[in-house]
Amino acid sequence: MITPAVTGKFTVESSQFATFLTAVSEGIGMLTVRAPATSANLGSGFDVFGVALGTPADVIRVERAPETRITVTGAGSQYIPEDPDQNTVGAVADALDAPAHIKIDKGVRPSSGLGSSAASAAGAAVALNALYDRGLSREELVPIAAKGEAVVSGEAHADNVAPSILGGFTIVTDNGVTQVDTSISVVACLPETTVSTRDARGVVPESAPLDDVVNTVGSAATLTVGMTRDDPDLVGRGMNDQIVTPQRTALIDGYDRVHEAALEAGATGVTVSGAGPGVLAVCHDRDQNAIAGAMIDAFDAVGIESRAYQTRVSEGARIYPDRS
Ligand SMILES: Nc1ncnc2c1ncn2[C@@H]1O[C@H](COP(=O)(O)OP(=O)(O)OP(=O)(O)O)[C@@H](O)[C@H]1O
Ligand SMILES: N[C@@H](CCO)C(=O)O
Repeated sequence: MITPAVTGKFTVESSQFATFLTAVSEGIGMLTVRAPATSANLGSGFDVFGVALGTPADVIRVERAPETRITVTGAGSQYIPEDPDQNTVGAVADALDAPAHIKIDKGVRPSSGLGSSAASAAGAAVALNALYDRGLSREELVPIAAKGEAVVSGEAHADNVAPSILGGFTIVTDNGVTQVDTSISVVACLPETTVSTRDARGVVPESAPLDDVVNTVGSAATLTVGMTRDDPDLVGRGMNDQIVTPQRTALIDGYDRVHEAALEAGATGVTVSGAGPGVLAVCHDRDQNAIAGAMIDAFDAVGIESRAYQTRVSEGARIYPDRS
């Protein structure tokens, strides 16, 4: 199911949906994958937690070719290199030894905090694995897609690619990935500013006081139970983190105001989405609309335009095979 994006102006974007339908219906010897945006960290789970979102998403179309060629259209495409050595999907094609013509239609704006580079990498991993019949499981594709992340941020962190591939809520550790299906309601509000993951990683402290670590572990455990119970109150209560998040909020103009506004409108928890500058609010379904409006107004009050996606934790990358 494809849910259209809700924007700050509360209009519906249809151009990407149209491109997607054309790709599905015209494809000859090719394969199309819709790979969702994701929100990593969720406050207490820095580099560990992630969720797949219903909207927005990247649409990746792949076709076998003697060597990899990449074209990029859509949201923020002017900032995304088509050189396979600099695009996350190039590293994925290399890792799978699966050269292809890869067309990326970006729905996830880069450097906004919704795992844009990861959505492309995850979509390419799922698509090329199927196109070349490599036979890898979704779990096995996670480290492959993470190689794409190393291209942009210097580290192969997997907390965005894991939920984009597997869907739901994911926990990434050195021992592998744990996945939980859930459909918690969220609002992701993206200001019209950018923060690169590389820069946001530069402010992460090298050590933390034990008290802060203890509190964050408690939060993370609470959040995890909340996800397994589909309980937005528990999830919201478990998002607090005093170690990384305070350093990151300083990079986001208007963050405190937006955080406060979302809580007042009914959010059960609010934090930086991924590396920012997007802000993620967890909520009950009934409060989504009010929270989206409040977050947009709060950014507006500091002179920053924004858009809000009212969505929920959803499925991972979906394959649409050639129907010709
Ligand atoms: N396929 C791709 N899609 C998006 N960005 C890409 C892609 N390939 C390379 N990039 C580069 O990656 C950078 C964006 O990645 P970055 O990790 O900063 O943001 P992000 O992917 O939106 O993640 P986050 O959720 O951490 O904000 C940009 O410099 C962009 O040019
Ligand atoms: N865990 C990574 C995710 C980036 O989207 C970070 O916060 O730097």
